[in-house]
Amino acid sequence: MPSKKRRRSERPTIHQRNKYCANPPDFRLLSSLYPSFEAYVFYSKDGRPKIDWTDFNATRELTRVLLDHDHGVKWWIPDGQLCPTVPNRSNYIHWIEDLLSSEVTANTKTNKDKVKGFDIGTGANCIYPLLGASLLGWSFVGSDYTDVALEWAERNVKNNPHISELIEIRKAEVTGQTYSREENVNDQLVYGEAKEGSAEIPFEISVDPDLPDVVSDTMKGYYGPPVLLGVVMDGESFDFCMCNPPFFESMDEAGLNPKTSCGGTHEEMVCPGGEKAFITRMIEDSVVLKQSFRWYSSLIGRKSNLTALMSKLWEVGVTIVKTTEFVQGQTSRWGIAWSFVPPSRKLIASHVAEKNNMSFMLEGVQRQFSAVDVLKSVESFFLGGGATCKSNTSLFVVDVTASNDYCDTILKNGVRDSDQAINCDIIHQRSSGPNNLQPPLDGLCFRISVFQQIPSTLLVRGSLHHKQNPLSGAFPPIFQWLEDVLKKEFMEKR
Ligand SMILES: C[S@@+](CC[C@H](N)C(=O)[O-])C[C@H]1O[C@@H](n2cnc3c(N)ncnc32)[C@H](O)[C@@H]1O
Repeated sequence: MPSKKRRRSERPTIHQRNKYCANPPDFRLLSSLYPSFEAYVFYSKDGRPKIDWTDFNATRELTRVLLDHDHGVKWWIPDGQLCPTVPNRSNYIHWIEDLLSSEVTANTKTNKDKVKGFDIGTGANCIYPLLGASLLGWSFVGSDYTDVALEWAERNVKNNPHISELIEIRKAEVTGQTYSREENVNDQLVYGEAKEGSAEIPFEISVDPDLPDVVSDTMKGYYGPPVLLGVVMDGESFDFCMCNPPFFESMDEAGLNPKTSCGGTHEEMVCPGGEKAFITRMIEDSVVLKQSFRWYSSLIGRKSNLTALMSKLWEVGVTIVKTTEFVQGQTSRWGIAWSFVPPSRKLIASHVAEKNNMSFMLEGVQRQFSAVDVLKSVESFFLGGGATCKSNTSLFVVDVTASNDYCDTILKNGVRDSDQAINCDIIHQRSSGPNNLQPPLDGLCFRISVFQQIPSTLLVRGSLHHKQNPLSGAFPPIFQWLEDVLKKEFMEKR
């Protein structure tokens, strides 16, 4: 639960394996090698080479020369198409690499060396397949639905014969296949068919009244071209999918960042319901496709959507959720990944003696944070884990009900991944099985209170409501986890 107010020095930075981590792009060198780039470079008073980030042609030329010089990739996009920044896009590739090497989900493939990914919405720039193939030798299916994206992605692939065999560009279009509850008795999705002659709303959706809310939310929101279902072919399997979704509901919302010019057409930036609806559709598709992918993942532009989407993931019964934060200059993006693959090993079990009342001090809390900030973080910590919360900001308490399922998993598996630190990720995991889809029955109820002691020092106390609850053993590890997370977020680095 990182906070906007967190100090810059604590924000995660470029991935350690990113080519540009130790060696940022050297504009002077590049302009000496590429006269076409030199035209865009100017020198500040202190002699430092710069480019005008508000000039689309300059940012596009920078991307072109970085791909050529550092990745041996020939690349171009037409005016106005979304122009990726190479160091930022590489971070997502390396995060996927971390997920794949993590042991938290079993890799059941016989040929573990050959990694196959699916890039949803590859764009004209086709950046993820080009980076994944050139950096790591991964093969990709890159999907899109606009003519310009498909044409230029193909061109970008064909212009790189050394990796072109690894990349297939696929149109996301309706195959006429209909998924229904009857056909997939264990699945939760009703999926629409193309409606002939309808350009604006290409899907006719039939909603089964018995379906859970998560489905009807999706129906209200996203109604664009197919995302995974209907695009992934029968019998295909992938190690991962990734996605930089259209973040916004309208071009107005997308706005224009006056400090940069990365282009971006309406189709690239906008979809009905914005990123929340798009990723919800991905989640729904993943419920049907389940273990056809080892990891599903997406970027998220708005932190508020991260929490909501995590709750949705628990509703549909995933076995694990991972999140990370990508810092891109002054802005942040988040990554979310989930899986239906059963865990390959047990996460460490915390054998902590059962206790009904626990507390810890948050000392040296940064000045800008108050007890209310801590309370809000407590709430989002538990909401993000799928618990229900009722907070009272006058009393400085949050009453939490953690589901039986959540507590069971914590009792079986512990709460954290001991040896797989993936950036600053928070891992949430639980056992698989049909129970995952059931709402909490009784659950474990406890109250978290936050008291301001003296300036910069807060006391956080947890009290279990029903001490005889058989799940009460889950309380100490949960509280310990909360302590670690809050300390990481609020206490000054010493
Ligand atoms: C934000 S752009 C991302 C482009 C590129 N991946 C990047 O990171 O720069 C989103 C892309 O998704 C595409 N898109 C939107 N809906 C889609 C769908 N249902 N299936 C495939 N692509 C889609 C858009 O055409 C656009 O190219």
